[in-house]
Amino acid sequence: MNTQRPSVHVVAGVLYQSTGAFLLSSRPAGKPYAGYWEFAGGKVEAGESALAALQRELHEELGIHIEHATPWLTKIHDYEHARVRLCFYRIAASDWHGNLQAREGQSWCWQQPGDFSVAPMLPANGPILAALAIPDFLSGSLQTGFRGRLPNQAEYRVVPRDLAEPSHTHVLFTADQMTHAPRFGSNISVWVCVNQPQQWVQVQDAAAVLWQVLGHADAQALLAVLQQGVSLPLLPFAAADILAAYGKQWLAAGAHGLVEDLATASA
Ligand SMILES: Nc1nc2c([nH]c(=O)n2[C@@H]2O[C@H](COP(=O)(O)OP(=O)(O)OP(=O)(O)O)[C@@H](O)[C@H]2O)c(=O)[nH]1
Repeated sequence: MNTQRPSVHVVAGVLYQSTGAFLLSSRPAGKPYAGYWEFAGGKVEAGESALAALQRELHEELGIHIEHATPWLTKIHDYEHARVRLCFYRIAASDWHGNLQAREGQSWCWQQPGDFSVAPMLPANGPILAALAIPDFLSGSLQTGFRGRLPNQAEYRVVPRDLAEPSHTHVLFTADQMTHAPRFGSNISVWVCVNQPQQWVQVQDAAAVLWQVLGHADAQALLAVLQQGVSLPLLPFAAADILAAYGKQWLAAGAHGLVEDLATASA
């Protein structure tokens, strides 16, 4: 497939309800992949900002008004019909209003993260749906692992590789283990802990990445990476005082969530 084609800029919104459920809609008849499930959105028009495009598309498709949307993941995908640069935004329940209407003859439904009842999904969206099942706050340590929970979901646990047993689904590797260790089985979701941009570029096939922040220089370096757009869930990992100082900026720039380090007291 020709990967040199120019990409079409697309915005898609993960619209949340206060229960933690999010909206999927089916692609209307007449479009490529008609009947497949997707997040509401569409192509950005010339001269239009991403937020304006999202506001326009969600109003045209669903009749709702978006006040704010937070950048999240960016993916490039090559379809037969086009190469798309998909920019996914999360829209909190408090950041939209209006009564949902299927204005383009599509179906829509609310889904719980990690528990989908509709199919098929657009091919580019598999990793996006998997990422939605990751809580936006976890805590723990590199030695014992991390725990978190989404509303109405079972506990989500990430276990360090040295403690992992066959029953554990989410296993945490250090960047060094990723470089030197033998490859792992395909039945686990691989989390990696990094602390610098050079490591980040080497772990782009992970399910999620923890970025350890020990001081203010690290915090700024991470912010710069987030501002370029990230294609997989990136979670800053730091002591409580650093999270308090930088957490909002990281989340606004596209961090998936925050991870509190319960073992390291910051300087
Ligand atoms: N809206 C949306 N598009 C997605 C998602 N995932 C994904 O791969 N895409 C791709 O992004 C492109 C969006 O184009 P579109 O046809 O929906 O855009 P549009 O509403 O502006 O269509 P139009 O050209 O008929 O006006 C399609 O190639 C679609 O396959 C998703 O979750 N939502």
